[in-house]
Amino acid sequence: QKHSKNGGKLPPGPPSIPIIGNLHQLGTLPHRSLQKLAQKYGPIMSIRLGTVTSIVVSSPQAAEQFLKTHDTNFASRPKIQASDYMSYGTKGLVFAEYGPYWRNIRKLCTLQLLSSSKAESFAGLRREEIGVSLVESLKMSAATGEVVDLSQKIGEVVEDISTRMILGRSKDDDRYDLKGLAEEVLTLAGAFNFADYVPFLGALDLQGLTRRMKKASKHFDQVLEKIIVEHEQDINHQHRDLVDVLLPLINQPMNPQDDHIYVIDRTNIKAILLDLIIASFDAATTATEWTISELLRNPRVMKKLQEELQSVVGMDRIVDEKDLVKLGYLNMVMKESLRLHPVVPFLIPRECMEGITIGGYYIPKKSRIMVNTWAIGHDQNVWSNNVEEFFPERFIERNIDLRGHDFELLPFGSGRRMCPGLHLGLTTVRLVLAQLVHCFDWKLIPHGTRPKDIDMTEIFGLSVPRANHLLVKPVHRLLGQSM
Ligand code: HEM
Repeated sequence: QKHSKNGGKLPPGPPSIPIIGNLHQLGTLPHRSLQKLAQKYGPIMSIRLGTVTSIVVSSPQAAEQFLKTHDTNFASRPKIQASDYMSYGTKGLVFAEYGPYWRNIRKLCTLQLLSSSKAESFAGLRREEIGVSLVESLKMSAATGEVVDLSQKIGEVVEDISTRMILGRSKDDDRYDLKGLAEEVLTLAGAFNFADYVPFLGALDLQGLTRRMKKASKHFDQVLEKIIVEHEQDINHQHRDLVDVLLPLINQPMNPQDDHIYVIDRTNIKAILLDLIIASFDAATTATEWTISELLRNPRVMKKLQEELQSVVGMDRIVDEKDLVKLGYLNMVMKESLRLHPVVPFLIPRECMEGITIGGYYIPKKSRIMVNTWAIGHDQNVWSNNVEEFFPERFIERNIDLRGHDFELLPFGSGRRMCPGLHLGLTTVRLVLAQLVHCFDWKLIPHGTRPKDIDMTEIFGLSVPRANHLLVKPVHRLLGQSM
């Protein structure tokens, strides 16, 4: 039985060793390692990551306690080295600690940058990038029988949409590798950094992470500064992109009605932009890649989805964003994919603000909360014994949505810190998928590869993308030159 410093009974968990605690038990895929440990120690488990008490939550009932019943107490984020370096001293939204500053910035983001109407205002841009550029380039590959790197294609289209939407520029005039930078930031933010857990080792930078963070943050700052200056010098200032929405707010109070008046400066704007770039580049790409991988592994589901598209859209045109609401099976496919491959398997870490007793166990102040949504999605007790099967039909009988009300499925988190980009992210992912599945059949390579042989290796960071790129051959399946 483990106890906290004040004598409270901690949740059960594996024994830890001096200095590193349980860090050595995380392995290369911590969501899987911690699922195995939770099967032994229970859905509320305590581990020690260096000196930091961490609570791993692995069942829907336990997640509800942390994210709904006691939401406010767990609505903060721990201060980690990555947030200091890569969020301008936690001035962005993702890593900000819970309080008036976060509340104001969250309001600004949800109302002005990520609202449904703002997301809809970019429909034309999505049509150009997905419906025209992506589909046309794949049609050309289909005509020549070329193998395409589908992972790269998906990454590029999401990057193009995000870059135009947020920064108002197309990737072609971007001499900086924003995608590479965003990937680096996510890897660094997701790494179990000794500096965060064993402070005296931090100064030694044994993993080389501090060095990489300094380099990435400097590089990102140069890019953002350049983009802001370009916008400031643009005399035909029209509201076209999210930088244009943010710039007039400089030197303005964030919320004049609030007791704590925060005046927006340049670093606030850069920190918000950095959050948006990283969140939008990666999450939508990863979700789309996993879903198409599962469809290729499961020809029955692929065929059924193509039939739905054929009956709703027809074979003489590509999918329009307005069709999405009518595509019920596509929605189920998305849910099933996010169940098996939650993009951010531990959500973004939360911190306990005040010591509290939950389920008879004491959760100490400042302990780190990791909700293992991957373990919940793979739990037989929640999803029955076909849990490993990609079976979207399971959602016919289960009225479960993705908005954080159903604690069995939490790909966007839940409660106050839930993802504010859900609408925007899901619209892009569903549209890319719908086009890929409606416009093309896909041949596996090398010839003779069986669907079940498709490699599904994961790689761990703050998000968990495919380790290897997906290579396939497209075959155009719509009538004539359909647009
Ligand atoms: C399929 C796409 C996406 C997935 C699966 C996803 C998932 C998540 C998850 C799991 C969290 C943590 C929630 C928690 O701690 O409870 C989060 C937070 C966040 N997401 Fe997303 N996200 C996606 C797309 C986006 C997009 C497109 C944006 C914006 C452009 C965005 C912006 C954010 C921000 C700013 C936060 C931090 C919110 C806060 O701390 O208050 N996300 N997202």
